[in-house]
Amino acid sequence: MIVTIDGVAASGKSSVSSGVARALGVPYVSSGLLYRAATLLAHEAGLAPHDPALLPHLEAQPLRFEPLAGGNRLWLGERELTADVQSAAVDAGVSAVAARPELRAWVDRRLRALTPPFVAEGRDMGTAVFPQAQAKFYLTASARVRAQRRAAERPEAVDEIEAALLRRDEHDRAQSVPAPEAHVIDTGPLTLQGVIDTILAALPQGAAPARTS
Ligand SMILES: Nc1ncnc2c1ncn2[C@@H]1O[C@H](COP(=O)(O)OP(=O)(O)O)[C@@H](O)[C@H]1O
Ligand SMILES: Nc1ccn([C@@H]2O[C@H](COP(=O)(O)OP(=O)(O)O)[C@@H](O)[C@H]2O)c(=O)n1
Repeated sequence: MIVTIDGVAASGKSSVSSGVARALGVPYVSSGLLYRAATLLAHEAGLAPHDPALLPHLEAQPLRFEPLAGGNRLWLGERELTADVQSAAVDAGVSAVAARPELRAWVDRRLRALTPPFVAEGRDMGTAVFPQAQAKFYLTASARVRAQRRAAERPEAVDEIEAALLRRDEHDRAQSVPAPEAHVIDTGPLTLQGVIDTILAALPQGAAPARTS
């Protein structure tokens, strides 16, 4: 079973996916983390996203991706990259990396090599990468709400975060379109648990965890 949860930046994809995955007892897979890893490694090597040397550089790196239900972790050999990829510098550079078809193919190969069942989250999980998924969701929320949520996790001011989110929404527009059959959920008026419960209630028979009450 594959469940896809796509959506705009800071709409709640990873927190919601983690909650749904834990309820189902399966891992969740953060595709954005792989785009972030490519961005960090490109910056550290001084390579621009369009540099033909970037793909061979990425392929030569000992990058390890651990998709667990409680949280996804990234390693470069013994060095953990998980926190390093959640920076304003990576936020600002990641859309340019994600616009390169050869780098999208690098991410997609790693994702398609994973063995289901899992919950996959990102922008194009339900459209391009796992069109065969049994259930598809797309999360939205206003830019203000998303910026306020991010401000609780990052040192930057809300207005700055909101402007950066809107820029990233614009750059990511091409690959961030809901699948026609996706359930679109506005997370603005809901709590995190409310979004998770909405998704669990919409899953097809057999995919949802046994109800206890
Ligand atoms: N109703 C809600 N739905 C989803 N996330 C929420 C909600 N309320 C608060 N949050 C918080 O918003 C923040 C951003 O969510 P995150 O999962 O990082 O989003 P994304 O993966 O889309 O960037 C997290 O701290 C999350 O707990
Ligand atoms: N399936 C995906 C996932 C992420 N991305 C890119 O990776 C970036 C980071 O994704 P993310 O999911 O970690 O970021 P947030 O939206 O959670 O801030 C996005 O802004 C997109 O440019 C993508 O193009 N396709």
